[in-house]
Amino acid sequence: EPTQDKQALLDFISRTPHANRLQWNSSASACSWVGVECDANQSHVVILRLPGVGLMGQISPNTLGRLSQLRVLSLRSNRLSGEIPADFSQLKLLRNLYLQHNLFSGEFPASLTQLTRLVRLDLSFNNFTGKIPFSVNNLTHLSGLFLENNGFAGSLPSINPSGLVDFNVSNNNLNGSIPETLAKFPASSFSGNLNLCGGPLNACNPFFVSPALSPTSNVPIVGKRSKKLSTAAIIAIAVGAGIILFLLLLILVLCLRKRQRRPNAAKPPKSAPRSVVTEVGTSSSKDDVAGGVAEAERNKLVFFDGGAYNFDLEDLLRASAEVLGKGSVGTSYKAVLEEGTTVVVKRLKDVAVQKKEFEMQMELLGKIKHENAVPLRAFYYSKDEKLLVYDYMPAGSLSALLHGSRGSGRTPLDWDNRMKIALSAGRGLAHLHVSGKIVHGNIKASNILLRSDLGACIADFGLNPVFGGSTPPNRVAGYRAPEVVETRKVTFKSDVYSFGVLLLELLTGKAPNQASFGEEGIDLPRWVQSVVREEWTAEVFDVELTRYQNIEEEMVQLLQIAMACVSTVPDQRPDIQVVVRMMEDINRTETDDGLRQSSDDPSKGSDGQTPPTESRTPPDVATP
Ligand SMILES: Nc1ncnc2c1ncn2[C@@H]1O[C@H](COP(=O)(O)OP(=O)(O)OP(=O)(O)O)[C@@H](O)[C@H]1O
Repeated sequence: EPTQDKQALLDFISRTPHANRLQWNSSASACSWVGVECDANQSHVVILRLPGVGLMGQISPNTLGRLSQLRVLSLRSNRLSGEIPADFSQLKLLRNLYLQHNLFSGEFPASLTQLTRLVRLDLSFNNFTGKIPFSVNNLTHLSGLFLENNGFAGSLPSINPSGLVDFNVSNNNLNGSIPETLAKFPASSFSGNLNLCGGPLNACNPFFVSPALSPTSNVPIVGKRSKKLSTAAIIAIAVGAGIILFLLLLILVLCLRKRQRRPNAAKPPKSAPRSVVTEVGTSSSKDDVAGGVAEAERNKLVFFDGGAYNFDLEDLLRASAEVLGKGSVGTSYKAVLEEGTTVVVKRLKDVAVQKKEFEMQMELLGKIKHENAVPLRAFYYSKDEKLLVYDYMPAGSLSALLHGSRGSGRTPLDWDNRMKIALSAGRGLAHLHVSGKIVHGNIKASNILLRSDLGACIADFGLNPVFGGSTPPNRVAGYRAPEVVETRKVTFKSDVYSFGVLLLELLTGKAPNQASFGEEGIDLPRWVQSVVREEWTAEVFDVELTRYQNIEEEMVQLLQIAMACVSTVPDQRPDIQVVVRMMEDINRTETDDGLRQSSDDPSKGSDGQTPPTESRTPPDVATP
């Protein structure tokens, strides 16, 4: 008799209205109940199937989540509503979960992305909303994912479990391009959405078509020409092509003759002498400049040496794209090129410098190569368009991770990961300051982008000089050092101030003042100063951190470092290298106690007898 599981089932059924036909007799063994199957020893419930038994209302927390050995759970075709309880994350052995045809709502249940043994997950025909999270990729054994007929919105993440054979997201509110990883599924898997494109559906439109970007300005960049050419035009083109061919041959012959006469001039220099950049897509090399390359030819996408990409401006213009967001200096797009590469294109507005100066600054930025900095891969400058091309970071920003959909059953960002983000972002900034001699100028949570292991990269650095050296006016107010408000000039020390605010954000879970956008937020340094030290633990620290043990001392130490960074007087702020060293010192005491390792083993504490003790890192941290 599975005593503990029986109690969990009784708790569930007593709190969930249901049809009369489901008569579970509490004096009989739970293994004999309708819909219940136990393991061979009759000590645990392994299958629970309750389809169409008139279950109504919410699933109470701490009921089904206690069935620790459950392999199959079917609650399909009932009238269950509300959110999936967060403690479903404890059903570590669950393989099949059928929740279709109910009235469940809320965002994609974060608890389910921790059930790494799931093979089939069916959430179809419910009222789920919000984005489909990238962390679905945690479910590496998934063979069937059914999300159709819900209200999921936003773009589809690159879902890529290798064994996925059934996939359906039809009839949602999704938009944007279908990722390469999902393009193998039929059109019916995607039909009935707001604005999905690419893959088996219609090709996506290019994200911008700017005549200024077209080398031959009157020809549309994408699209078929519908009119047929007249015979006269064809003859004219043929004659023209013949003349051009003849001239090219003539030039070739002349060049060959010249080379034969001057053997020493035969070898071109190995790399372009005046630039670290190489142009992709130009037929003429930079050394031809003296020969007078037309302006249109020079306006090419400029790549930095050592980059992994090989596409040209036209490939970029043909890419399908979705808007990631509108920032203070322009709009960022996620662009998926036809060959599958995904990049981020930042389209700058109000650039205040001429081409030469712009290029010089880009060359400086292109040299920044560090594991904690998002590399600038290429840029484009013309009179009307200024574009920057960066690597796409699929795990999103710290801002989204920290503030996105709080309280709706998501996995909070735990302490160890907050420390990891603080440290890695600090290292990125220190590299920028020390090796690059570059001021970031815009440190904030949406410019801290994450890798899937939650290592952080600083993004969007060093752009102030192209806006005339002063801070663009609509930057988020809460990160700005007091002196920058007056002078509008950013410095290494003002970066340290902003970094201090970022640390306070990690510690408090609160977003700094967004003033200029009219959104809520607070002046974090002033608010922390207003709380007396004795009250820090109760008042200042994020409530989501109170569930972890043995971290208070570390939080206090990080808070002290943050407060040093946000000193009003710039000279009193430590250099970023010093800040990093101080943070590393906190970390050292932390790893010594060995707590981190103990909590990552899902086999521990999941026997259903006792709930696993809450440690510094909850088991199986979900990737955002
Ligand atoms: N390389 C990238 N990979 C993934 N997401 C990115 C990338 N760059 C930017 N983003 C995200 O796109 C959104 C818009 O970014 P953008 O840099 O245009 O504006 P911002 O960060 O909000 O403001 P600002 O222009 O002041 O930096 C942000 O949510 C940001 O986190």
